[in-house]
Amino acid sequence: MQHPIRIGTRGSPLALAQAHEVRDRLVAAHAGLTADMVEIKVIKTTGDRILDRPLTTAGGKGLFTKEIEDALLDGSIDLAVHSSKDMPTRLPAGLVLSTFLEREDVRDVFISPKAESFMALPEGATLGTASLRRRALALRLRPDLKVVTFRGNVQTRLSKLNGGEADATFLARAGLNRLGMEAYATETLSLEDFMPAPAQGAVCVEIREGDDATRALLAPLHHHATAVTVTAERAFLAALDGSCRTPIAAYATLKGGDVHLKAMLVSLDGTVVFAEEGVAPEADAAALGHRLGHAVRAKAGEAFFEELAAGVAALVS
Ligand SMILES: NCc1[nH]cc(CCC(=O)O)c1CC(=O)O
Repeated sequence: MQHPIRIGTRGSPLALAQAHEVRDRLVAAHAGLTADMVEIKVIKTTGDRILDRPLTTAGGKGLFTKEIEDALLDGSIDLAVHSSKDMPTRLPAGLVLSTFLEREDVRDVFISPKAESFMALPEGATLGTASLRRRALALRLRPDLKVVTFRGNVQTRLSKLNGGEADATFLARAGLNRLGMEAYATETLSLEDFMPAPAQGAVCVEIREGDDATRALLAPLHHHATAVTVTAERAFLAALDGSCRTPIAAYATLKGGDVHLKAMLVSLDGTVVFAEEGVAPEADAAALGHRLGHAVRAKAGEAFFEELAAGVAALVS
C-alpha cells in the first residue's frame, strides 16, 4: 500500500478502544507492519451530535455510521471499526462487513450505587436506559420500576448515574471490559433474564466491496463462530425491523457445525413476549434468523407493531 492504512472510527472512548484493538491485531498479524503505518481517523457522526433527545425520535437509520461510511465510499479511509450491535441491518451499496473479531462477553450488566442486584432495587426505583430492549426486559421482571431515558457514551451514563439522575443503569459487559472498567459492574445479568441485543459484544470491520487487499489484510482477525452467530441474530432483527425502535433480543451459539438461535420480541412494558428458538447448519445461519423473525412477526400480528410504534412515539414525546 502507498499510504498508511487508515482506520475510521467514532471518537468515544469505547470506539477508540475498539479501533486501537484492530490496529494492534493487524500489527501483530503482519510481519513488517508497524503501528505508525496504521492511522486512526476520528469521524464525528450525526448521532454523536444529537445529545439532547432520544435517538428513537431523531429518525433515520445509521445515525452513528453515515459519515464513516461516506469516508469509506470516497476513499478517505480504508476500513471502519464498529460495534456490530449499532450497525443497521442494511448497508449502503458498495460496502460490506468483511470481518468479525472474536466476540467479547455478550451479557448486560446492572450498575447501581443503591442496590446489590437488579432484583434488590427498592420498590419504584428509577432505571436510566435508552434501550427499548433493556426497558422491556427490566419491566417484565419489575413492573414497579420507573424508566427514564439515559443517553450518551459509557462515561456519560455513569456520570448521570452518579449525579442521581437514576438509581441504576445497564451497560454491555463487553464495553466495560474493553475499557478496563469491569469493576463498575454491580451484577452481571443472566442470558435468560436479559437476553442480549442482536450482535452485542462483537466488533466488526466494514470495507468497500471488492477491496480484496484490505479484506486479505484483515483475514487473520476474522473469527468464524462470531460471524456465524452474529449473522443469525442480525437476520432475525432484519426480518422484524432493522432499526432500534423495537425491543428485540437474540442470542446464537455455534456447536458442532450447528447454529442455535434464541430470539424474542417484547412489548414495551414487558408484559407480552414472543419467543422462538431453532437450530440449523451453520451455512443456513441467515435463513434461520429470517425464519424465526417471520415466525415472531406472524405470531405478533400487525396490531402489535402498530401499538408498539404508538408506544415508542408516546415515550419520546
Ligand atoms: N449502543 C451503544 C453501544 N454499542 C455497543 C456497546 C457495547 C459493546 C458491544 O456490545 O460490543 C454499547 C454500549 C452499551 O450498550 O453498553
